[in-house]
Formats: sequence, structure tokens, C-alpha cells
Amino acid sequence: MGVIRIIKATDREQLNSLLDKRNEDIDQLTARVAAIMAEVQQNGDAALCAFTRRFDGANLSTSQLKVSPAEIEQAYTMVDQEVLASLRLAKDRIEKYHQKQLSRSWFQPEEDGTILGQLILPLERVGIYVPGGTASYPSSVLMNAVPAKVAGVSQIVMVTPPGADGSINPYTLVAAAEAGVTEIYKVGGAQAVAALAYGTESIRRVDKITGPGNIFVTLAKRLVYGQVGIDMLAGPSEVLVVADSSANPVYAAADMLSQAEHDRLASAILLTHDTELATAVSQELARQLAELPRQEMAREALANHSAIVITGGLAESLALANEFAPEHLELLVEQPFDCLGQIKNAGAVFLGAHSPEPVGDYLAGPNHVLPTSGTARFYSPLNVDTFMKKSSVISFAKESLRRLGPDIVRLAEVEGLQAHANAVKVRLKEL
Ligand SMILES: NC(=O)c1ccc[n+]([C@@H]2O[C@H](COP(=O)([O-])OP(=O)(O)OC[C@H]3O[C@@H](n4cnc5c(N)ncnc54)[C@H](O)[C@@H]3O)[C@@H](O)[C@H]2O)c1
Ligand SMILES: N[C@H](CO)Cc1c[nH]c[nH+]1
Ligand SMILES: [Zn+2]
Repeated sequence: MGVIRIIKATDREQLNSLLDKRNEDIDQLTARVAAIMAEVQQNGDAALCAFTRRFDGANLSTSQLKVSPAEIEQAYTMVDQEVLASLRLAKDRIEKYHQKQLSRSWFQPEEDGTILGQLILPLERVGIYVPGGTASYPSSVLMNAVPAKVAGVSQIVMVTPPGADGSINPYTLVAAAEAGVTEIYKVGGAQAVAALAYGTESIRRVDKITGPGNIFVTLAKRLVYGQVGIDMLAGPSEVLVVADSSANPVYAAADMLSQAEHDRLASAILLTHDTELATAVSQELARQLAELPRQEMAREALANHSAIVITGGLAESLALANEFAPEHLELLVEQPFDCLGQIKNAGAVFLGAHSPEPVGDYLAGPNHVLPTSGTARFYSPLNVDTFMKKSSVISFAKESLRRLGPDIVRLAEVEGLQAHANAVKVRLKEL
């Protein structure tokens, strides 16, 4: 038995267990997450400090939850200048890409003077979750804060778990300063999501929570949805590689491991009709895995949430990819653009041998906060619209009401809503 199982696409039972497993853990953990959130709702900052001690090992007083300007200044003295330049390059590319998404309010006049339109406005106060449990994620700071800034959000509140010494990774802090984050709090997990949703003594509640995180963060966002807005469910990372005989097994394995190393619950799947490639990728995975610092985590992800699936051909691989609706879909095939028209469900699609998934994680430009667990069936990547909301605008001219009023009255009466009809009738009498 290798580091990953090889199954046949005709083995529906195995395939279903792979698909269902994604929700198994979710059901088991929801109660635990709900209990954490109830505690924050009742005890505010004191609960935040207690959970931060328990889960992150950091002993913070309530007055230390908020990152001070001095801590940000100190972070700038600690970072490598080359990395800072790379962060700035990434920020620029992400900003340029997201500027293309910005929609503006519009107004459409009609001939008789009626004006219809849409106000498109930024949200006022958003909370961005930046993961920080087992790795640090300055890239996720940029992916959240840059589109928020492009949208025109004035208050961008960041939460991220501290290390055991109570500090935040300096690159995370510097990325936040570069991207225009306005408040930063040292708290992570479900407790941070609860604080953003309900508010505590030191964290004022927000209008919407965005950002990725582990299963605890993702379930917490699901629980507060409705009380606040959320972007999507962006949980443990996933990559699904569709490969034909032209694919390089070294590349396929490296790309699968790039996501497997995120989390024990991460998933890396290869769909191919070439059995020789399947064997070569399996061997490569074992070889490359042995050299990774986070091999323990990646090994678990490969063993429990991943597979190589042998399909009957490229068409079947693509159909199955749509069924998985993965966060990241890589097309390691000879003619990737020929496949694009058949893709229905994927957070992001990476075409060809020179588009490994980490290109998108860091600086291609598109957002790396993407839907997981099959939710790419209905969710989109984080984008500028996530940080905006719309109001319809209706200014009816006298002539429009005279002409269309009788239709409104008929439609209201057929619904049995006489008061609605009357609001038009009292005016029609005078027109
Ligand atoms: N889908 C996306 O767009 C995307 C993007 C980047 C990262 N990710 C994912 O983000 C995640 C980052 O995970 P992470 O763990 O490193 O950081 P994280 O910040 O998401 O989670 C760390 C927090 O989890 C909580 N936690 C840990 N164990 C707990 C337990 N037993 N009970 C209750 N709470 C507990 C703690 O509060 C801790 O502070 C990974 O799953 C990665 O794949 C997803
Ligand atoms: N692959 C992650 C999204 O699932 C994003 C990320 C950030 N840093 C590295 N990777
Ligand atoms: Zn990644």
C-alpha cells in the first residue's frame, strides 16, 4: 500500500466515500464549535483570552488582544527586504486583477422621465479571518484586504491567532499594513468568528466576515450566517488534477502535495485514464513526501482525503471533476483550453504545465480564497462584489404611473392585497 490509494472510477462505493467524507467531519464538529461561540457570546473578551490560552498557548490579557501601532512598526524592522518586495509585487498584481471587478452605480432613464437604477455601495465594516494555526498566511491578508480596499470598505478588521509567545508573525502584520487593514486582533478559530459576529468589549461587531480557515473557522462562519454576512465556506484546501499521458508525474505529485501540506483534512485527487501515469504519480508522491517538513500532516491528508482515480478517458475525468467541484482544478493535459468549455464546477482552474496551483496562491492576481467541500457548485471566489451591496433605485414619472398603474392594480388584486392596489388607485384618480 503506497501513500495514496488508487481506485477505479467504476468503483462507485469508494468514490462516494471520498465525496461523503468531506461532510463527515463537519457534522461531528459542529456542536463543539457552537459551544465555543456561545461562551464568547456570554463572556466576551474573557472567553477570547481563555480560548487563546487553550488553543494557541498564548497568555494574553484583554488589553493585549488588539495589535498596537508599535507592534506593526517593530514588524517592519524584522522582515526581510526581498520578501517585502515580493509581498508588494503580489499586492500590486492582486489589486490590478480586482480593479477589473469593480462595478459602479448606474441609472437608466426611460423616455417618459422614469429613472431606474442600482446603487452599488461598499460595506462599512468587514472582518477578515487570516489563518495562523499551523502556518502563517500573509498571502491571505492580501487576498482579503485588497479586494475590500478596492471596493471602498472603510473599516477592515483583521483577526488571526497569535503564536504561543502572544505575537503575530511579522510578515502577516506587514502585509496588513501594506494592504490598509484598520484594526488587528490576536484571536483565531471559532472564537474569533464569534467575536466578529456578536461583538465583545474590545471587538465591535462587523457587517460581514470573509476569509479562509480550518474546519473550526469554517463551521463557525456557517453558524453565524444570517446574523452577519459571510463570503463562502473556504475550509481545508483541495486540489484536483486532471491529467492525460502528456502530464509530468513529478509536476502532478508536487502540485498535489502543495495542497496536502495545508491541513490533515486537505484533499489531493488525481483523475487520469493513464494507469502508468497513476503508478508514477503514486511513487513520486512517496518520494517527494519524505522530503517535506510538514510530511506528517500531508501524509494524513493523502491517506484519508485523497486518491488517484483511474477513469475511462478524458471526458470521464472532466465529468467526475465537475462532480467533485474542487477548490482548485488543474488541467495537466495536452490541450487544456479544449477542456475549459466542459468545466462547470471549480473555484479556480489552472491550465497547462506552467500554471502550478501555488502561482494562484501567491501572485497571479485572482483570489486564493475559494469555496471548498463541493461548494464551488454555487459559490464564487472572493471578489470585490463580496465587499459591496446593492440597492435598487426607482423614480417613477407621472406618465409611467398613469400608463402602468392599472396593471399594478390588477396584479395586486389577484394577490388579494387591496391596500397595495389602493396605493396606486388613490394616485390614478388624480392623474
Ligand atoms: N479555502 C481557502 O481559500 C483557503 C485559503 C488558505 C488557507 N486555507 C485553509 O486554512 C486552514 C488553516 O488552518 P490552520 O489550522 O493553520 O489555521 P486557522 O487559523 O484556520 O485555525 C487555527 C485555530 O483553530 C482553532 N483550533 C485548533 N484546534 C482546535 C480544536 N481542537 N478545537 C477548537 N478549535 C481549535 C484554534 O482556535 C486555532 O487558533 C487550512 O485548513 C488551509 O487549508 C483555505
Ligand atoms: N492554497 C490555499 C487556498 O486553499 C491558499 C494558500 C495561501 N498560502 C498558501 N496557500
Ligand atoms: Zn496553498
